[in-house]
Amino acid sequence: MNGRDAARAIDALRRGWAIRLTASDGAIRLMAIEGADAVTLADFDPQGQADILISAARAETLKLANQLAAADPDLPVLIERAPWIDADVATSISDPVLDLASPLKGPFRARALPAPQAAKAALRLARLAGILPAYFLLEGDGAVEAEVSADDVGDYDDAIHLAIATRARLPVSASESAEIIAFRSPDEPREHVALVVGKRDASPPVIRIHSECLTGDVFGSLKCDCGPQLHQALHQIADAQWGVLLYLRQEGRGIGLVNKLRAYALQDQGFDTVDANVRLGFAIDARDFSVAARMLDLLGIGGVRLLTNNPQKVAGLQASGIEVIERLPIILAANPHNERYLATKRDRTGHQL
Ligand SMILES: Nc1nc2c(ncn2[C@@H]2O[C@H](COP(=O)(O)OP(=O)(O)OP(=O)(O)O)[C@@H](O)[C@H]2O)c(=O)[nH]1
Ligand SMILES: [Zn+2]
Repeated sequence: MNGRDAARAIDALRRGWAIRLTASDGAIRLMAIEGADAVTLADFDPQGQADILISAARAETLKLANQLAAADPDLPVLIERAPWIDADVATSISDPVLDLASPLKGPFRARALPAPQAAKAALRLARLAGILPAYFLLEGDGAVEAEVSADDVGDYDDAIHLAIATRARLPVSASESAEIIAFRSPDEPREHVALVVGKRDASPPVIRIHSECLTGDVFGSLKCDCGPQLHQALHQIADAQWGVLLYLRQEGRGIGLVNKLRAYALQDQGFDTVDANVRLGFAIDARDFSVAARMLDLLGIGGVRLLTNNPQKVAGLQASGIEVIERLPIILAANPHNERYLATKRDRTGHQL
C-alpha cells in the first residue's frame, strides 16, 4: 500500500492540478471541475476533448442514467463533451446547488466509460479530497502532477498507520481530570483526538465517537445536534467511572466541510440531510469507524459501553474487533431548526431516538 501517491493525488486535485488514475482496466487523466477555469482547462485539455465524469446520482438528476442501462448503480457516468460545454457549463453540470439559479441546458449524451474501475476510484478520491465528485476526463498520455492507483485510493484511509503522537493533561469543564491524546498517521494531515476522562480501571469505559462538526461544535449551529451532544457526552462520561471521547476528523459524515455546506445549501432548497448527500453524489454516510477501533486499540481498550443512537456505529466498531458491551442512548431535546434533521435520522438512517 502506498499512502503517499493517494496523498499527492488528493493534494493535486484540491489545487486544481491534473492527475492520472490507473486501475486494472485502464488509466484516465483527471482534473477536478471544481475550481477549473478557462485557463486551467485549456492547459489540461488544449484540444477541447475532455469528457465529463459525474456520479450516477448526478446523472439521474440530469436525466442521463437511463441512457446507459448500467448494471452497477455506483458506476459513474461519462458525459460526452459538446463544444458548448466550457468550464462554466461544466461547473453547473457538476454542482447541484446551482440548479435553481442556472437551469441546465442539455441535451447531454452519455458515453461508455473507458476504465470503469478507475472511474469508480475517482469518485472515492473526490470524497477524500473534499471536492465535488465531478471531473474533466481524458484518455491517453499527457502531463500530470500526480499519479495514483485505484488500489491505493481504496486503502487510503486505512487506519493501520495511525499512532499516538503525544498526550497531555487537559482539565475541561465537564471534568478536571482529563487527558488529551493526539493521533497521527503519516499519510493524513488531519489529527484525530481522544479525551480520556476520569480514573482508568478494569471496568469497560463509556465511549462516545464524535465526528467533527465545525458548525455545531464551534458555532452552536441549531441545524444539527452535534454541539449539545458533544457536551452532554462529556458529562455522561464524567458521571461514569471513566471513559473516552473520540473526536474524529470526519466532518460532514466524511464528505468534508465544503461539501457539507453544499448539502446545507440544498437543505435550504428543501432537500433533507439524506437526499442532499445523495444529490451531491455521495453516500448517505461516508464514514468508516475502523479509525475509532484503531484508536481504542492503541489505548488498550477492547470492550466498551458506547454512547450512541446510531446502530451503524455499533456495527462498525464490532466489525473492527471492538466489543460493544452495551449501547447507551444519548437523548437531547429538539429545537425548531433541527426537528426535521432528527426526524430524518430516525426515519431514514435507523437512529434509535
Ligand atoms: N453531510 C452532512 N453531514 C452532516 C449534516 N448534519 C450533520 N452532519 C455531520 O454528521 C456528523 C455527526 O454525526 P454524529 O454526531 O456522529 O451522530 P450520528 O451518526 O447521528 O450518531 P449518534 O449521534 O452517535 O447517534 C458530523 O460529522 C456532522 O458534521 C448534514 O446535513 N449533512
Ligand atoms: Zn453537526
